[in-house]
Amino acid sequence: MEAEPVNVSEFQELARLALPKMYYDFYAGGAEDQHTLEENVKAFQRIFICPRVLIDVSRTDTSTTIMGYKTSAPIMVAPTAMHKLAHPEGEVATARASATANVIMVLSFNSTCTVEEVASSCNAVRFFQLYVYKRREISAFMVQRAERNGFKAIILTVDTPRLGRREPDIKNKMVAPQLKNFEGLISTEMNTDKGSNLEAFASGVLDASLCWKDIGWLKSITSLPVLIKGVLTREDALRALEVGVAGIIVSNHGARQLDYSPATINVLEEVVVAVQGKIPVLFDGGVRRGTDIFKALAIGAQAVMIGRPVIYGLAANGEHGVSRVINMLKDELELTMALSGCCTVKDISRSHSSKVSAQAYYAWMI
Ligand SMILES: Cc1cc2nc3c(=O)[nH]c(=O)nc-3n(C[C@H](O)[C@H](O)[C@H](O)COP(=O)(O)O)c2cc1C
Ligand SMILES: CCCCCCC(=O)C(=O)O
Repeated sequence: MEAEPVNVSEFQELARLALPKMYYDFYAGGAEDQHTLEENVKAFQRIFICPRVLIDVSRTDTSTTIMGYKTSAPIMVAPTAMHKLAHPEGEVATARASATANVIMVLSFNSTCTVEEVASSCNAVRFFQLYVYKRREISAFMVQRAERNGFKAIILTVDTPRLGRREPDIKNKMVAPQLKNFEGLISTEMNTDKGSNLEAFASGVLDASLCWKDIGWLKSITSLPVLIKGVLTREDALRALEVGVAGIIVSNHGARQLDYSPATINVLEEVVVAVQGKIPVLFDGGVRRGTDIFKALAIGAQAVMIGRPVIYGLAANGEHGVSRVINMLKDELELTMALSGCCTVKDISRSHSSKVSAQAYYAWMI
């Protein structure tokens, strides 16, 4: 029997053993050279935590409020596509584990369980991630379904006018299953011998003309708050404020889109400074430890989203595996807070982290 994992990274190997190669590669892979994929994790390792001592930390509390919703920790489940490729219960298992842990789950537009199945599976606070398709009526219909089914926010992904070049998917001729959400609307079946079937599907449906003015359109079709996911620069953060989004997610899509885009933790601060606390800044990419969560919060994120580790937990052991991943991260964060002299999430401040900037790191390398 495999040894029990003691940190979330150890779920990756369990997932590899549990899954067909095509699906494991789909989950684990990044774009092209996978340079950014590696950097997302490594950049965290260059940041140090500056603890305060002689503070009474006999009681610590990781709870926080995200977009007005009280949660047990500044941890959210990132939207990731097609959970049934990892486990037969798919997104329903992920949603139940999120509900039990009292953390917010963001359901992917490309989920394998329907919006209705996820909504009726538990009482968790849920957000809905949106892709805008060329056939905008499909995206509008999905927004309305999410709203009708009690999802509390729309997270528009803005870094995917086209799918990044994922070479493992090309080699494996990755096949997307039929997605029940789109039954009767659009077929996900593709039959190309040339490479990734998922990429062929994506290039047929994704609306590459989506631009800033369309935020107005999206806001006009829903009463839910609209956040954008995939911002990496100060300029785009300022533009996001101008068009009136309710929040920003600093993300490079888990390094699956543009390779050589910066590690997200290296650009978090420039976005936080640009936004000046006017709207929440959330964060994802490479979070594998409670110390990573602490660092992102110290730099100014309100919460972090977890992508691959959740899928690996799901693949390894269904709902229970997802619970383990979330609880491990929560426990590690709580310990980091205690060892740094922070009793609450609000106590975590910029002075608790000494960020080594990317420039300083590369100057040191040369
Ligand atoms: C297998 C996989 C599928 C993903 N699917 C989506 C998706 O459907 N929509 C989306 O906005 N982001 C998607 N993402 C990106 C995640 O939301 C998130 O940005 C990323 O996984 C965070 O990085 P991490 O995996 O290092 O935690 C996906 C990521 C992975 C790994
Ligand atoms: C429109 C189909 C694209 C699905 C890809 C899901 C995704 O975002 C990913 O990173 O994979």
